[in-house]
Amino acid sequence: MLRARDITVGYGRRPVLTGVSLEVPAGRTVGLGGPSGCGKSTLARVLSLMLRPASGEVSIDGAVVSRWRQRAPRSLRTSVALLYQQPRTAVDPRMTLREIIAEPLVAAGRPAPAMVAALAGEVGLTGDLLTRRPHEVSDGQLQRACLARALTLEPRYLICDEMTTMLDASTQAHLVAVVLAYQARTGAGVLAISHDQVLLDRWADSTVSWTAQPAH
Ligand SMILES: Nc1ncnc2c1ncn2[C@@H]1O[C@H](COP(=O)(O)OP(=O)(O)OP(=O)(O)O)[C@@H](O)[C@H]1O
Repeated sequence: MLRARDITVGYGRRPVLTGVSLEVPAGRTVGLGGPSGCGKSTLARVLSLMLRPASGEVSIDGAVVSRWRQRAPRSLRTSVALLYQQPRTAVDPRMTLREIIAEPLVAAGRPAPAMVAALAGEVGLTGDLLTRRPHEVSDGQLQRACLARALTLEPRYLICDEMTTMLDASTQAHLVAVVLAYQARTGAGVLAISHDQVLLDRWADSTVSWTAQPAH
């Protein structure tokens, strides 16, 4: 279970979330909806250990998080992967798609070209695309690479923050299918964040919908 309990967090003095709790059980997909600006991405940053809350507790399979960002133990940091809406802000523009997918494995000191090739195939990237750089591919192709990258270290939880909002219906369906297949294979828990209630109804096992003031 990926669990946020009684989280209060903001940027500077003003809290964006006050006393918010959310649970993502292993093997389940929890949807999170709500209007723009209500703090969904902020919670995603807290749950992926990128943003330290002012108060409250995050735990990953029972391990309470006490350190954040680079200071968090590697095993906890890599248990939760975050996929953003804007793939272009999430990649190094100088890298090829193959290097982008392989990046976490290389950083962990265990490059695995066969795994990179398998994941690239799974997300629908052909060999010629893997040698291109971000400016030479579409947003959908780049997001496919970001999804493959997110899965390389086999996270136990995957947070998809508006993963498919900018993409056409067939790319959206393919990426959601890849996430479902990964979940079926590994038992991972998924937090699917979207404005699109129809998508969440189809994809998630259960959905939480925040209003402008998130429910506590
Ligand atoms: N880095 C930041 N510094 C200061 N304020 C921020 C920062 N990131 C987000 N905010 C503010 O925090 C609030 C919540 O933003 P957040 O991105 O979490 O909302 P959201 O529900 O994910 O919105 P959207 O659906 O548009 O992505 C907004 O008022 C936003 O302006």
